[in-house]
Parts: sequence; C-alpha cells; structure tokens
Amino acid sequence: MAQALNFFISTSHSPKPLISHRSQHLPQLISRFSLIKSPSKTSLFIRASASDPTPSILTSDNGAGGSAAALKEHISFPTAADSSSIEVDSVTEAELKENGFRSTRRTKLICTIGPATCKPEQLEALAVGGMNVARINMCHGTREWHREVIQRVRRLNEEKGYAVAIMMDTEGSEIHMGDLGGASSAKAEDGEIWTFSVRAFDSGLPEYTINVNYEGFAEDVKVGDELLVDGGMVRFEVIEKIGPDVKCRCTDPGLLLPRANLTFWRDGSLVRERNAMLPTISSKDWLDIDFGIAEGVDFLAISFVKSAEVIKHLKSYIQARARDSDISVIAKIESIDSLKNLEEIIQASDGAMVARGDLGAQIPLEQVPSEQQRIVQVCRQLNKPVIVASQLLESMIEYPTPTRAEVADVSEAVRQRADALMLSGESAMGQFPDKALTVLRSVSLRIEKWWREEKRHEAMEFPGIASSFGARISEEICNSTAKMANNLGVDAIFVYTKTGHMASLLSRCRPDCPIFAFTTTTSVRRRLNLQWGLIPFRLSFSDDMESNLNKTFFLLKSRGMIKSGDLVIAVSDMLQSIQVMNVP
Ligand SMILES: Nc1ncnc2c1ncn2[C@@H]1O[C@H](COP(=O)(O)OP(=O)(O)OP(=O)(O)O)[C@@H](O)[C@H]1O
Ligand SMILES: CC(=O)C(=O)O
Ligand SMILES: [K+]
Ligand SMILES: [Mg+2]
Repeated sequence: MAQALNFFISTSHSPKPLISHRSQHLPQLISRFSLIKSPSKTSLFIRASASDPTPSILTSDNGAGGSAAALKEHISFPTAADSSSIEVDSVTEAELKENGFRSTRRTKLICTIGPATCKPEQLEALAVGGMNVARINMCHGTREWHREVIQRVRRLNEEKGYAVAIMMDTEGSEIHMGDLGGASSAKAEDGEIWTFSVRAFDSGLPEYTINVNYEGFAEDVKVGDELLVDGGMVRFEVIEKIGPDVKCRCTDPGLLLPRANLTFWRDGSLVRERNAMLPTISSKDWLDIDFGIAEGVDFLAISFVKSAEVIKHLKSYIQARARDSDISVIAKIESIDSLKNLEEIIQASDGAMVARGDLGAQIPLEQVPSEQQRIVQVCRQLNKPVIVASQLLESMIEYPTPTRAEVADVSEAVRQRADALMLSGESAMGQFPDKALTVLRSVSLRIEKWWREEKRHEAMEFPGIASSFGARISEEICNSTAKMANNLGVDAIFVYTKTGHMASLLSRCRPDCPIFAFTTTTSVRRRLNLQWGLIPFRLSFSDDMESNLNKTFFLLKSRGMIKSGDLVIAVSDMLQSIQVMNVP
C-alpha cells in the first residue's frame, strides 16, 4: 500500500503553510499544488512527512511557474512507518500496552525541578516515573539555570518520545527574606535576637541578620507584632524598630530557608497594610514572564493572585506578545484576597492551583482543607483544571517513605478528583524525588482502581457554562457521552478536538474510562497533559469522521494500543455527533 503522507505547501512570501494535505499519491498533491496562485519568482516549499514535527524538507523553486514534473524530481518519500503519524507519549504508550487502557492513571502529576532533579538522567527518571508537567519556580535559581532545564526537558521529549509540559511559576511580590548570603539554611534558636532589614549589605550579611525584600517593612510592623517565617516554621516577636532595622526575638525556634515567606500578625490576624498594595506581578515577574513566553512554556502559574483583573491583563499581554500561542495561565490561590474573589479569578484563568504553602500562612491552618475542597469544586464547575500543591509528601524530603497522614492527604486530593497533584521540595531538593513520585502514582492508581471496582461514578450535575448555543450542544454531548460511557461500560472515549475544549468538557465529567484526545497540534497536546483522565495524542485529521476513525483504529491497532472488539464512543468538535462502536 502506498504510504500516506502529510504535505505542507508554503511560499517564501508566506512561511505558514497555505495548504496542508494528506495524501497517498503524488498526483493528488500536484493537483493541490496548482491551486497556489503565487507570483513568479516565488519559491515554493513543500514538506512531506509521515509524522508532522520531523518532516523532511523539500524545496522547489517556482520561478518557472511551478511545473509538476519539476516538482516531482524534488520529492523523496520519508521511510517512517505509517503508524508513526500518531504521536502519544512513550510512557503512556508502554502503560497502555502493559495494563490495558482501563487502568491508565487519571490523576496527573507535576514535579518541581530543582537541584535534586535538574540533570538529564534525573529528569528522565521523573518522566519515566509519570511526571506529566515539570514546574520551574522563578523564586529560585537564575534564568540561565531555568533555560537549561527547559531545554533538557524538550530534548528528552524529542529524543525519547515523552510529552512533559513545562510550567513556569512566578515569584510574586509578597514579603520574603533574602537569600541568607549564600548559606543553604540558618538555625534560629529560642530567645535569640535577629535583625530584619531592608538595607543592602555590601560586605556580606552580618550575623543574626536577615534581608527583607519589601521596602515598607519597618514602617508597617509594630512592636509586639508576631513575625511568621513560612507560615509558622519559625516565629519571632518584634521588640524594637531602629530606622530600616526591625529587631525581633525568636519565640519558636527552627530552620530559616533562603527566600522564605514572611507574614506578620497582630491581635491574632494577618496584617495586610501596604503590602496589600504590592503588585501581584512585580517588575521582575514581568521579565520572567517575557522569558517564559520566549522559551515557549506551556503554563504560567501566577503567584498571589488577588483579582481577576491581573489575569485578564496578563492574558491580553500574552496574546499581544505571542500570537497563536497556547500558553495557559494558572491562578495560584494562596492569599486571602484570592479566596474572596475566587469565582471570578478562576473564570478569568485557564486553571488554578491550591497553593497550600502560602495559603496556610494567610488563613488558619484548619481552614485550608475546606478551602481546598471549595476551590476544587469551583474549578470543576467552571471547567478549569485544578492542581493541589504543597507538602503532600513533605517528610519525603528527608525520608524514603511517607507518613500515614501524608498518604491520607494525597488520597483525599485524588478522591476530590483534582486534575493534578504537585511535588515541591520533595522533588526540587529532596533526597528521594523518584520515590515521592512513585507514592503519588501508586496512591492515585489505587484509588482510581477502587472506584472502578466499586463502580463509583460521580453524580454529574454541573451548571451550564456555554456562552453560545453551539457551545451548549458540545457541552450536552460531552455530558451525555460520559453518562453513556459509564452506563455501557465502554473501554474508551475518543474525542477529535482542535482546540482541546471538547476534551476538557469530557474530562470535567470524570468518566470511568480513559479519554483518548486526538488533537492536531503539539502545543494543545501538551496542554491537555494537565487534565484529569485525558490521554492526548497528536494526529492530523479531517472533517470526515469515518476516515478519522478508520485511520485511528488502524494506527492504534498497529501499535498494540487497542484491539478488535474494544467498545468506544467517539465524539468530535467538527460534527457534534456521538458514535458508539466496537473496534473492527
Ligand atoms: N531552581 C531551584 N534552585 C534551588 N532550589 C530550589 C529551586 N526550586 C526549588 N528549590 C528548593 O525547593 C524548595 C521547595 O520548592 P518550592 O517550589 O515549593 O518553593 P517555595 O520556596 O516553597 O515557594 P512557592 O511558594 O513558590 O512554592 C525551595 O524552598 C527551595 O529550597
Ligand atoms: C506552591 C506554592 O506557591 C505554595 O504552596 O505556596
Ligand atoms: K513561586
Ligand atoms: Mg506560594
């Protein structure tokens, strides 16, 4: 059989493909070729490939008016096998083949990359261990360091077939300590007097001194205030103010870590005076965001979001800077203001993170679990992916096994059907990053298996979110599809989606079976990595569902990912139809 190839035709005046065409025969291509009305002396570029991202580039000078015969001379066919025109990440593929697709993991996993995990082999171990998204935290390290990590992840994706997406997390402008003059930590003992200062110390940091990033610090605090480091890991009492210096006595000893967050409390409540006026996105954050856009990260997570406006502003900034870009903006919910404006912030964002570390420093700890549940629920209702983050397996920074309480906490986040769980220090600087990831993976799999065994579907009653009648049809199709899938016990849902929207509507319903999401671009495919239950594939497809299905069945069967007789439901963006069928 002749090999079907993807042909892209563009001109030197218009580098974007004018025609992209899938064909088994050169004559078909040539007839399309004649459709291009290009001025003479324009070069035509033709790329042909069995799989789009690594095409062989074929060039033809159209100076003579574009003769088909001349063109033929230039075309050579790549030798890649037909099945390579579908792309799925190699870890998922192995998992599908090994366990069958009903048991693929639904909860997605994010790892913060730091000194413990930045080497290529360490990154690879995380990818193999199930990392769907790598997070880089701009609070730490240099842009050069982060660029290197991004490039390493990209290289692994390309060379080894992983599909790890990149999330960049901004520093935000809340009050935090400086970097301890290069020390990795400092111990504060009970009763010691420490100075917190905004002064720049040229000749090294004096003993018992901490730099603070916020200019108004000394003006805002009062003698008698309580100063909490990282939400209470260390406590101080303010005893004296001398110009820009604030002298404090340690009342709860502990370890001070570089750039630790600082909050101050008066009469039992958090003081939010002028620091409430600090911009959510600082000037350094804007530079980091430019860096993230230039590096083409998939997600931007914005720290200490206070209102929907900042998200809207950032989204229009990204739009203007990077047209056609697919960067998703994730709002980190970690301040009192973000809880107050939760619905509108989430509505404006492409997803949210329950950033329990800082959140727990701003509200009483015992309120964090109920806020987590509320945030997860609101995100589901508004159809935005949600990440549960921080201290999931904190003890594993030092120990090879988690505490029972940590396992219970991870289980609870999985049971709430959060889209993703995130490791912070455990993977960034802990001693057992791979083991921590394994714990997240096995706890997720265990609970998901238990759901299937007990046939515990969730009752699905979601408010409509569509803004047009067409969108409502898509929404209804997805709700019905998920219900049908559960009732019929189908093996998988197939969704053909260009923007990814219909895939996310299906994910929102958290059906029992996995959702194979076929999308035409690599960036949408990576973005779908964050969403519950989606197995993203990149595939070029047409408006003809019949041929899409045949092609998909053929490709997946030839790679051993599905077999004859499997029951699937297929839906698509283009046709707004539902088809139920057995794989032939
Ligand atoms: N790029 C890095 N370079 C050095 N250390 C890092 C890096 N990324 C993370 N770390 C270390 O891992 C710890 C946990 O990482 P994490 O991303 O949770 O940061 P954090 O300081 O708690 O801030 P955030 O509130 O933004 O999560 C950090 O406190 C830091 O010690
Ligand atoms: C992740 C994060 O920023 C936090 O938990 O504070
Ligand atoms: K951050
Ligand atoms: Mg935080």
